[in-house]
Amino acid sequence: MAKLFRAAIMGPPGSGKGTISKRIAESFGLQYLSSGHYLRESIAANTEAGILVKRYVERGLLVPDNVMTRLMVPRLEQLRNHSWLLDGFPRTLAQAQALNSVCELDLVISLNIPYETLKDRLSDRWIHPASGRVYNMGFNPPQVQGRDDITGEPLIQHEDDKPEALVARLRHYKDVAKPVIDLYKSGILHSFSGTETDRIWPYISSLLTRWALPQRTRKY
Ligand SMILES: Nc1nc2c(ncn2[C@@H]2O[C@H](COP(=O)(O)OP(=O)(O)O)[C@@H](O)[C@H]2O)c(=O)[nH]1
Ligand SMILES: Nc1ncnc2c1ncn2[C@@H]1O[C@H](COP(=O)(O)OP(=O)(O)O)[C@@H](O)[C@H]1O
Repeated sequence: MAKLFRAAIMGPPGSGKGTISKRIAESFGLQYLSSGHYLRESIAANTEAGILVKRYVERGLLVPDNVMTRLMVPRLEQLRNHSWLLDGFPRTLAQAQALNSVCELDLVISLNIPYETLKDRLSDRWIHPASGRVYNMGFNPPQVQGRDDITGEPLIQHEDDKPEALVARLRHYKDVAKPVIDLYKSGILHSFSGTETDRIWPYISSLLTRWALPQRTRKY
């Protein structure tokens, strides 16, 4: 069996984590695990955990670490024999420590994107709430304006993607992420800076190729 590869991607809201993760998953065949996806799934299932989680997500607050860890760790344990990429977890130091106790990451990708770029992207971000599919009116517009490509359902904009909410959101991201970045700094952390995903992508792609991950497609 090929050597397993475990990576996580970090960056402020709008930095392109979802966009780049999709490219990594498609190009290198890694299983993509997004915290947002599992949270939406648990909310939709209306379980006890889902009802609890909903109260936080609706207000744009971080879900408590113990709830988040209980949601993510069993999934990672099920994927013991797979290579994967985590998006949105770990987000806090406590989550990183919980993750460390179940597996060792090979690589952490950190995205540094200027504030003005984040603001522009998020004000143009449209989401299909049920699936989490993300569009951008300039960068990757839907086929029909305001409608999801797959279901045709209406797209929405998040209240907290509006510029007024962004300063506080970014400050909060930095406070919470700093100790996580510091934890990974001494070895597995690779940071990428820029204003365009298409210009950052070749560096990420060549990093993963150097890791001897077989490339499935050169679509991007
Ligand atoms: N204009 C532009 N938009 C981008 C670029 N990369 C990603 N986006 C869009 O920016 C928004 C935020 O990206 P997303 O992947 O959702 O970021 P995340 O919050 O870190 O997961 C989405 O609407 C993307 O379609 C880029 O290079 N240029
Ligand atoms: N690792 C996590 N820890 C705590 N809460 C989380 C985590 N990941 C996601 N969430 C919650 O889910 C919401 C949506 O997450 P996500 O889809 O990653 O969007 P964003 O990165 O734009 O905030 C967050 O606002 C937060 O409430």
